Amino acid sequence: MEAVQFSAVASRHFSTTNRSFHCNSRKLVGKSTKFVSAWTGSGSSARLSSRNLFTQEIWSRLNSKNVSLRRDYKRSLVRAEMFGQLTSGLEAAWTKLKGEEVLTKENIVEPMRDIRRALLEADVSLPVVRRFVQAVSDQAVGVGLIRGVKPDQQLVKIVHDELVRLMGGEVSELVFAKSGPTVILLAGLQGVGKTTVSAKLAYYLKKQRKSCMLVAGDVYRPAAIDQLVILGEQVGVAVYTAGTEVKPSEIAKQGLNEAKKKNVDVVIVDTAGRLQIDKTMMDELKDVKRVLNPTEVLLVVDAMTGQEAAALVTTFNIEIGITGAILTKLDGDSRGGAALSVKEVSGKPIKLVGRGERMEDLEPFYPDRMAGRILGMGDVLSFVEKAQEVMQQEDAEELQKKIMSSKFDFNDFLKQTRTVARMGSMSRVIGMIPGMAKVTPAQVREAEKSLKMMEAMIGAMTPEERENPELLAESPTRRKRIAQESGKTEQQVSQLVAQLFQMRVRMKNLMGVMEGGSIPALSNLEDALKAEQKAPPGTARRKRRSESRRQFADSASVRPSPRGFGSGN
Ligand SMILES: Nc1nc2c(ncn2[C@@H]2O[C@H](COP(=O)(O)OP(=O)(O)OP(=O)(O)O)[C@@H](O)[C@H]2O)c(=O)[nH]1
Repeated sequence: MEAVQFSAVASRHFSTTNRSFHCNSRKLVGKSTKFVSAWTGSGSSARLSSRNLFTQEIWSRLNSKNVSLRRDYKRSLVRAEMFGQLTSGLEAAWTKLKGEEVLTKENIVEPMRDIRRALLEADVSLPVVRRFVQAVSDQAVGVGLIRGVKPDQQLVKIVHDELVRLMGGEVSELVFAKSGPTVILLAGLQGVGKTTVSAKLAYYLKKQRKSCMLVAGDVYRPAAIDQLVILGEQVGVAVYTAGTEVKPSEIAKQGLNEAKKKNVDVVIVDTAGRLQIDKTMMDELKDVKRVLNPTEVLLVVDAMTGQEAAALVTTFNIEIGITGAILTKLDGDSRGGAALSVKEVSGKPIKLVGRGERMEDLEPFYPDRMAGRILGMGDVLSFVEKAQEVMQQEDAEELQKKIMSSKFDFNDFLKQTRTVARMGSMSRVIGMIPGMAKVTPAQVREAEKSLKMMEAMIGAMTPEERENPELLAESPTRRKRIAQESGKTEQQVSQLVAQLFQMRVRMKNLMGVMEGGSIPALSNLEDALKAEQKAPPGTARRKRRSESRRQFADSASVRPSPRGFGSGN
């Protein structure tokens, strides 16, 4: 664990920060291994003071190095502290799980409270926090034990994956026009960093070998035009200006024509900001947008405004129609509320982030890297991932045995539906449930609801009942109890039990469909189902079908009668 602690500390100082510094400092880090092992060997629990010691050690080594390295290091420290408040808030959650053997409904209560508190303090909006905490709790309780992985490490991984999902999952790339210049319109409130971002963006695109032109459309702050001209010179990009007497939409039109004449790849249009969202500003922006027909409309928001930034993105999207956001001043934000809320609240992705005043301080927004930064536990995450892979392989083999011996039970049912759900596509889960065909988005939502319902019913079963679904098939009393405890009807419980038995037979058939009878991953089940459906008559499928009938007959004693589960017992 010391190694993990060290890595968490070190990653905050190095790997999660400025890459150039990371490269420059690699040698130094190597040299300081002795110091590090001395620290890890000491087993010191005073984490903070160790961290300071570590900082001092590196700093003193840097003193003898060149100035630019020191400057990079200083900058990296500023970045390292980004989201520091959130990181330490979440750390409290992990520590509550020390000494636990497995994640349970009971022992996650306290950590979840810490996570909730940390997110609220990070200025994430309440509905987002609620959904996040619910999603993490659901997964934490259902995750099961992974050999060698401690519950706190497991929770770190679950929170990480949920953070990535919250921030949009994938990186959202800038879109470029298929023909003619790509037009990027920047909008935002006053002082958020639009003018700076315009030049930064031109610099960023120039590095991607795109020719750019900046258009100075902020006619209300005269200094904005001069500022853009100076920044344009700095990054070596032409700036189109028409003074402050021309309407912004006219400037935009002229600028675009100029760019077309010069065959420029990307036109970036800076616009005026206001202290508040007002109608005039919105109308003016709408005019500019109409004239430009932009490829991207990006709202520049200040990360330090927290959840307010997310609300702004929503408002601008409704009013103007935007394609995404650029989050500036992330270097000064120790909370993270904006980064965490924008996508979830507005539905619009953060495409780029500004992390400083220099022209090179603009980069794409990578949700996974951001989540990694927030948690600062890169090695724990990759360790859990590896352990999960091994477990999945073992699980698949175990499941294969169970299916072949018709022992597939409610624990497997729950595990597999949750696993596949985590893989992202509910339609896959639905594809696996016999009797449910391919679905529309509305049906997917409906199915998500029914998955929750299944979870409630399985949650009300005793461990014995989960392992022996026959107990439920044979006993209406047990089914009645489950219905009462889960708040569902007896018929729903009966249907669930029936589904499991149908699934047993169907999965066993699938094993036959798959050449060699192996199931490397359940995600392939959907394809296998299709293959099974497509198999022409008169092939092996027919033989299997008769086998399937036999299997049904075998389980006839536990099969549901048409009126639900046996009226007998
Ligand atoms: N630390 C930090 N400062 C930034 C960042 N982006 C912009 N700034 C600073 O924020 C201040 C305002 O930036 P501007 O680009 O003038 O903002 P603006 O939105 O164009 O302002 P208006 O034209 O008044 O609407 C400047 O001092 C910038 O250097 C960033 O990512 N990090």
